[in-house]
Amino acid sequence: MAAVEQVVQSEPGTGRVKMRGDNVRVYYGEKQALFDVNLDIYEREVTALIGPSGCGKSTFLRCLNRMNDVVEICRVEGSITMDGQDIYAKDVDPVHLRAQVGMVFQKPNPFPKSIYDNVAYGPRIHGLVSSKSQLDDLVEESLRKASIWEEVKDRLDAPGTGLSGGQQQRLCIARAIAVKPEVILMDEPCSALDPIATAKIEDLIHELRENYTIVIVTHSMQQAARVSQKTAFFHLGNLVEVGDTEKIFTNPEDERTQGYITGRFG
Ligand SMILES: Nc1ncnc2c1ncn2[C@@H]1O[C@H](COP(=O)(O)OP(=O)(O)OP(=O)(O)O)[C@@H](O)[C@H]1O
Repeated sequence: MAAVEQVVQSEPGTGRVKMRGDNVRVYYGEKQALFDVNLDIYEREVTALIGPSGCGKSTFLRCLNRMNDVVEICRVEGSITMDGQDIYAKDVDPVHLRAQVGMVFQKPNPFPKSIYDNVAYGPRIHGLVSSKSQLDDLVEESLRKASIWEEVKDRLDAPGTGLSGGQQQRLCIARAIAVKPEVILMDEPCSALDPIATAKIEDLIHELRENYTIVIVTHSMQQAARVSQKTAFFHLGNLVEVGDTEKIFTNPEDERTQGYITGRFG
């Protein structure tokens, strides 16, 4: 029967705002890097941040889990909320926040530890497990979710740094997943990878969207178009335009967006 064979496509997202930036202004010393950015990040969708080099994409991304706190000259104004709660409030512990809002960097950065310990480290320090068997289960589950379990299950004691670049990046994603985040930030996660490893990460992003809210900075228009449901275009520290990815790439409203996506500048 046709109905049995029918593939049910999951609808993107829940339509709910997970994180919200309101009039976000960021300064590095005297220099202002972001100007009154208002951006909603929708739950269980992939939001791509695009724009020419230096436009403030990474700066905005790093505001979402307070990574800018560690940059001494950096000052963040305005408001950023998650589930309606101010993530910059005095009672928010940034370490706890960074477990809820995990991050994957441009260059894979596994710890100089075994594959197992790379994933087990976070759950141990955050006290998420109470026994070795629970930890084993969580490590396996995280590696499976990051689509790398089959490749590493027989060498969990080997160093994470011995994996290929693409495998290391998936290990880093497993490490982020292990502490049960709700949001995953990715700062050009494929820029150090070859096309095959890139395709694997893109497939993985597609799967992760079922359970996580994802924000990705990318220089690749094709990648933004392939992996995201929403796209935000930044230019000179301003959020110029944000909307459904399809609309941004086919019918943008601002001529700066049009210019960038057609390769006229940037
Ligand atoms: N730690 C820092 N100290 C001083 N200025 C900084 C710092 N980090 C970023 N900036 C400045 O803030 C502006 C925005 O930088 P940001 O890295 O957010 O841009 P980007 O769009 O992510 O660029 P790219 O695509 O090149 O990574 C740039 O002018 C940059 O020089």
